[in-house]
Amino acid sequence: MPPASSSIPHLLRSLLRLLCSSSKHASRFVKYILRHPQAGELIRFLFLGTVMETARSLTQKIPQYVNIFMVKAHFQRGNATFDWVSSYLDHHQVWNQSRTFNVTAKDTDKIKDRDLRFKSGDGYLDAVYEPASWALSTDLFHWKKKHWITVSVDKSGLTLSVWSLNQSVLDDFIQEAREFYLQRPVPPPVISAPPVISPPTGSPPGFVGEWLGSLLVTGIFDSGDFSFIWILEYLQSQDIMADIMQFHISTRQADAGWSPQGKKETVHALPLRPNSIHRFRWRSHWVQANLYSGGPSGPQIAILIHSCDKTVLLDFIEAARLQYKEASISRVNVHLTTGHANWGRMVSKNRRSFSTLILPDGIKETLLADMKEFLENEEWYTFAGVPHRRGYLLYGDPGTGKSTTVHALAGELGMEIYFVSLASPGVNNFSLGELFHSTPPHSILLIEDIDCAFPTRVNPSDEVQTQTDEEGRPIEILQPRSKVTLAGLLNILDSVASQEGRILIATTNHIEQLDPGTVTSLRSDFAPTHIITTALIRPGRIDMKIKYSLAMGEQLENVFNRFYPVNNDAANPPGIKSGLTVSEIEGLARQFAAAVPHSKYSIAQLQGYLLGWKNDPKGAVQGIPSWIAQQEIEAMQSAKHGRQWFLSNMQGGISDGSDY
Ligand SMILES: Nc1ncnc2c1ncn2[C@@H]1O[C@H](COP(=O)(O)OP(=O)(O)OP(=O)(O)O)[C@@H](O)[C@H]1O
Repeated sequence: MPPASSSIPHLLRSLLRLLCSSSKHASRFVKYILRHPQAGELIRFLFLGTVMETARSLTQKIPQYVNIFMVKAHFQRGNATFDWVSSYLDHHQVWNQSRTFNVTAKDTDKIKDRDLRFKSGDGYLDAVYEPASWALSTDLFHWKKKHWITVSVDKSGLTLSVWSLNQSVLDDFIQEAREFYLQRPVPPPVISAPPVISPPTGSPPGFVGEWLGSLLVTGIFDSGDFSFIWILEYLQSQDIMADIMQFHISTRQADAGWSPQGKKETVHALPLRPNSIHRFRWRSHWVQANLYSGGPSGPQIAILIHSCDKTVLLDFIEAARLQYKEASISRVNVHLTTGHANWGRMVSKNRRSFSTLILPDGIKETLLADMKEFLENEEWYTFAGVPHRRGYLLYGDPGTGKSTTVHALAGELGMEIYFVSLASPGVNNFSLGELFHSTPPHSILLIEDIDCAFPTRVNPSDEVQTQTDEEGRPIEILQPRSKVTLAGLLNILDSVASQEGRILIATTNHIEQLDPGTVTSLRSDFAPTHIITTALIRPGRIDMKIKYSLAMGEQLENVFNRFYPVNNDAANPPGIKSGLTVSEIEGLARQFAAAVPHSKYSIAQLQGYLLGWKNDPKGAVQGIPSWIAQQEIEAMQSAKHGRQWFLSNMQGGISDGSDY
C-alpha cells in the first residue's frame, strides 16, 4: 500500500492520462462529426442562435438604459396641452424636414405666421404648402440650440422625448408652449360649438373640432335679450369680422347698426352670415365668437373665452355694455316687435334735442320733471308698497308732436323706447303680455293707438250695418280694431310680472273713443266701456293725461324760428343760413304767427309748408296767406265730397306705426 503522500501524484498522472486519451477521443470524435455536413450546420446554427438570443435580450434592455438619459411626455389630442405644444412646434416649423406636403389654395394675405414659398400679391389665392408629416411622424429638433427633443405624432396625440437628465427642461418647454399659446399672434384652432346650441345641419367645417368646454368660459346670448345687441355691437367695433367674405347688402337705414363701417355708410354690409365663426384677441385672451343667424329662437351669439376664469366673461360683457351705453348717448334706440311675442329689430335714431320740441309753455318741462321724479324715487315706491310704474296718455290731433315728445324725452333721460302699435295685426293679448314682461327696467314702453283696444261703433245708419233688434230697427254694433281686448290690456297693465321701473306712454288721436260719454248706448253683451275707461286712467296704469292741440300762440313763432336759425356762423348746416339778423328773423316770425289762424293747423302741417321755403324766410311769410287760402279750399272740397277724414289725416300724417 503506497503512502498517502505518494498516492496524489499518482492520481494526477492517471487523470492526465485520461484527459489525453479523452481529448484524443474528442478530437477524433470532432473530426468524425465534421466529416458529416449536417452536423456542421447544426453547430453553426446553435452558435448563431446563442448570439442572436443574447443580442435580442440586450436590445430589449437598451431603451431602459437610454430612458435614463431622456424625459418623456405624452399629450393627448383634445386636451389643451396638445394644442399648446402642437401650435408651438408648428410655429417653430419643426416639421420643415418633411418631404411630403399638403398643398392647398389660400389667401396668403391672411397668413402671417409662416414663410410662404409663393405669394403673388395679385389678390387671388396662392398655393400654400403645409408639411404632411404633421399627421404621423417622428422628428428631431434642437430646442433653443441647447436641447435635443424627439417628437412623435400618432393618432392618439403627441409624444415628446427630451434628451436630458433634467426634468426641468420639459417643464420649461411646456411652460413656454403654454405662454406662446396665450400670446400667439394667430388664433387658436376653432372650437366646436357648445352642446347647448348644437350647430344646425349644414354648419361650416369650422364646427368640426375638439370641444374644450371645461377649459373655456362660454356665454350664450339670445337675440331676445338686451345683452345680445351689446355683444353684437361690441364685436363689430372690435373689427373682428374683417375676415368675413360673405355679405348681405342693404341700403336700409334700419340696418345701419350692422355695418362694420359705421352708420354714415349708405350701403351696409351685414356680416351675420349663417353660422359664422370669428376668433380674436381680447385683452390677454383669445376669444371665439360663433354667430348663428337662425336658431329656433332667432339669432344667437356664443362667446367662448380661452380662460378658466369666469370673471373674464363678466368683464367682456361689462365692456360691451359700457360701450353700448356710451354710444347711446348721442342716439335713441327704438326696439320694434317681430310681429310675435318678442322684441326684434332695433332702429337707432339720432337723439332729438329737447329744445326742438315746440309745446305750449310748461308742458314738456312738467313731463320731464315728473318722469325724473318717478325714476329717482324707486325706494319710496318700495317703501309705500306701490308698484314702481308710471303711465302717461298723450292725446290729440295727428302731427301735433306726441311721438316727437316720446323721442325727445327718451334722449333726455337716456332711455330706450320699446314700441308697439295695438293696430298691428300680430299683436294680441298674449303677445302684448309677453312684450310687457320682456321690456327691461328703465325703459319707455310706447303703445301707439291705444284707442284700438276699444271697439269702434258701427253707425246704425251705415249701409254695412245689417243687424236689427226685435222690432226691426238697426242696432248699434261694435267692431274690434285690434286683437288686444280692453280686459286683456288692463290685465297686462296690472300684471305682477310687469317690469318695475318702466314708463308706459300711450298715444291716441281719438280720445273720444275712450270717452265714457260716447258709449252709453252700447249693446249689453259688451262690457260697459265708460267704467273700463275710467279704470284705465288710474295710478299705475295711466297717471297723467296730456292734451296735444293744433299750433297756437308762441308755438307758431317757435316753429318759424326753428327753421331759420339766427346765428349765421359755420356751425349751421349748409343751405339753411338765413343771412338775416336776429331781430329781422324775430320780426318775420311774428308776422308769420299773425298770419296763421290759431288752433287750425298742426306743427307737422306747418313744418311741411316751411320745408318748401327752406332758404327763404321772407318768401315763407309772403306765401303763407295763399297757402292758407289753398288749405281752406281743399278743406271745403273734401268736406263736400265727404273726404274730410282722409285729407286731414294725410296732411297731418296718419299714425300707422311707420314713425319708426
Ligand atoms: N310739438 C312739436 N314740436 C316739434 N316738432 C313737431 C311737433 N309736432 C309735430 N312736429 C313735427 O311733425 C312731425 C310729426 O310729429 P309727430 O309724429 O310727433 O306727431 P304725432 O302727434 O305723434 O302724430 P300722430 O298722432 O299722427 O302719430 C315730426 O317730424 C315733428 O318734427
